[in-house]
Amino acid sequence: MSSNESLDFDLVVLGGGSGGLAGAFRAAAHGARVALLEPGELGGTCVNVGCVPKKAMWLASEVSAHLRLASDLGFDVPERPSLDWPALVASRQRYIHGIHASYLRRLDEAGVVLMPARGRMLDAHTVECENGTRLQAAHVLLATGSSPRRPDVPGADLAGVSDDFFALCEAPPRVALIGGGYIAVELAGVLQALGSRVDIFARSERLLGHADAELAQRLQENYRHQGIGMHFGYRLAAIEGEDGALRLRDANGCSSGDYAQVLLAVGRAASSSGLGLEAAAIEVDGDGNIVVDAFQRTSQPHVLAVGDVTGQVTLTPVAIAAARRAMDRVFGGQPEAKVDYENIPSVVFAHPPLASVGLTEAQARERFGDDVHVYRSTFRPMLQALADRPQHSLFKLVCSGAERRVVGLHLLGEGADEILQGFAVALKKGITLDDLHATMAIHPTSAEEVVLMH
Ligand SMILES: Cc1cc2nc3c(=O)[nH]c(=O)nc-3n(C[C@H](O)[C@H](O)[C@H](O)COP(=O)(O)OP(=O)(O)OC[C@H]3O[C@@H](n4cnc5c(N)ncnc54)[C@H](O)[C@@H]3O)c2cc1C
Ligand SMILES: NC(=O)c1ccc[n+]([C@@H]2O[C@H](COP(=O)([O-])OP(=O)(O)OC[C@H]3O[C@@H](n4cnc5c(N)ncnc54)[C@H](O)[C@@H]3O)[C@@H](O)[C@H]2O)c1
Repeated sequence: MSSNESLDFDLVVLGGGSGGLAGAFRAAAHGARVALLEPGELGGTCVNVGCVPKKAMWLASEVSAHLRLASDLGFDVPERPSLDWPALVASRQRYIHGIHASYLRRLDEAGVVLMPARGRMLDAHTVECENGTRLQAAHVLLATGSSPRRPDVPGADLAGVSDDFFALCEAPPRVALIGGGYIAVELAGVLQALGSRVDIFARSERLLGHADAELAQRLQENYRHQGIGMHFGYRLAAIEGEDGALRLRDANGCSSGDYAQVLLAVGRAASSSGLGLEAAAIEVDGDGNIVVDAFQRTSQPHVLAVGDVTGQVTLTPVAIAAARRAMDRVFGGQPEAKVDYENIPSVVFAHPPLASVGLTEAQARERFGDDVHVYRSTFRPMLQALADRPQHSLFKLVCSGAERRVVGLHLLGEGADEILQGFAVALKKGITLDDLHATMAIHPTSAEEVVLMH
C-alpha cells in the first residue's frame, strides 16, 4: 500500500488486543468494512504478556506444589525436582504462537484488513498509519490498552515490570516485588513456587485492596507459610546497586538486602498519548484515561473506546464484552446494547486462587448498613488433609435483607478459579440463601461448601 493512498472504512480499529480484535470480528460479522491497526503481536497484553503466559506459569507452579503433595502421599518424587525453565517457556510460547495463527486466519476469513502499524488520529474521521497511509473512517474504535507504571523514584529503571518477568530464563534467586495488587500477588506466588525467594513491598497495609479483607488476610497467612516475605506500609524512595544485586531504600533511609531482580507492579497507565486525541477533540481524564459514556462513546460519539485505555474495569472479558456490545449497537441494529459493569467476577491467580463476585463484606455494610448477613466456611480440602498440609480454604457468602439475597461471594482455595463462574451467573440472577440451600450438594467437593453455608 503506497504512503499517499487514502482508504475508506466503516470502522478503523486501533489496537489488536482483547478489545480491538473482538470489536473488529463483531463489526465484520455485521457486514462492516473494517481495518485493524496493530504494530505488535496480535492479542495484545493478554495473549503476549498478560493472562495467557501468566496462567501458563501459574499452572506450572501449581504442578510444582502438587509434586510436593505427591511426595507427602507416598509417591517417589525427588526432594527438589528440577525445572527446565526454557522448556516450559518453549511450551508456553508454542501455545501463544497457536493463538496468533488462529487470529490471523480468522481476520482473513472475516475480511478484516490488518495493518501492522501504529495509528494516530489526524482529525475525528481520519487515521494515519506510521507509513503515512491515511484511512477515512465512519467510526473509530480506540483499544490501545495500557502499560506498566514506574514510580517516580531514583533508580526506577533498574527494576523490571511484568513484561520482564515473561522474559526470564530461570528463577532469580531473590526477587523483590513492589506493589500489593493483582500482579504483585500473582508473580510472587509463581516465583516462590518455582524456586525464587520472594519479598513483597506494598504501600498499602494489606494485599489486594479490592478483595474482601478476611480472604486477603488468609491469603497472606498462606503466603507467609510458603516463605514469601511481606512488608506493608512500605514507602519506596530509591532503587540502588547494579544488575543482579539491587537494593531498595525506603523513605526512612533504610536499605534492604540484595535482590537479583526487582519487579514493579504498581498499576498500569492508559496508552492514550500519541493517538492524536487532541487533534480529534477526544477528552481524556487527569490520569490519561479516555472518557467514555455507558455506550463506550467518547466525546466524539462516532469514536468509541474500550478496555484498559478507558481505565474502566481492566480485565480481558470486560474489554471484549464492551467492544462486542458497542459494535452490536453501531452496526448490528441493537440501540441499547451496552455492558453491565455490576457484579463482574474476577480471579487472582494466587496460591491458592482467590475468586470473587459482587460486594465485599465492607462494601455491603456500607451500602446496606446492619442488614447484612455473612456466612463463612473454613475447611481443609481433602487433598491438603490427606497430605497433612495446613493450607485451608475460606469461602464467604455476603447476603442482604430479610430474604438473604446473595450480594457477594468470595472464595479462597483450591479450585476457586473454576468454581466461581457458575455461581456468578446465579448471583447475577438475584438468588437467595434459600436457593443455595435448595440445591443439592455435590459430594465430596470444595464447591459443595457454597450451598451448605449456614
Ligand atoms: C501480567 C498481567 C496479567 C493479567 N492477567 C489477567 C487475567 O488473568 N485475566 C484478565 O481478565 N485480565 C488480565 N490482565 C489484564 C488484561 O490483560 C487487560 O485488561 C487486557 O489485555 C486489556 O485489553 P485491551 O484490548 O484494552 O488492551 P491490550 O490487550 O493491551 O491491547 C492493546 C493493543 O493496542 C496496541 N496499540 C497501542 N498503541 C497503538 C496505536 N497507536 N495504534 C495501533 N495499535 C496500538 C498495542 O500494541 C496492543 O497490542 C492481565 C494484565 C497483566 C499485565
Ligand atoms: N487475574 C487477573 O484478572 C489480573 C491479573 C493481573 C492484572 N490484572 C489487571 O491489571 C491491573 C494492573 O495490575 P497491577 O497489579 O499492576 O495493579 P493494581 O491496581 O491491582 O495494584 C497496584 C498496587 O500497587 C500499589 N502501589 C501503587 N503505587 C505504589 C508505589 N509507589 N509503591 C508501592 N506500591 C504502590 C497499590 O497500592 C496497589 O496495591 C489490575 O488492576 C487488573 O485489573 C488482572
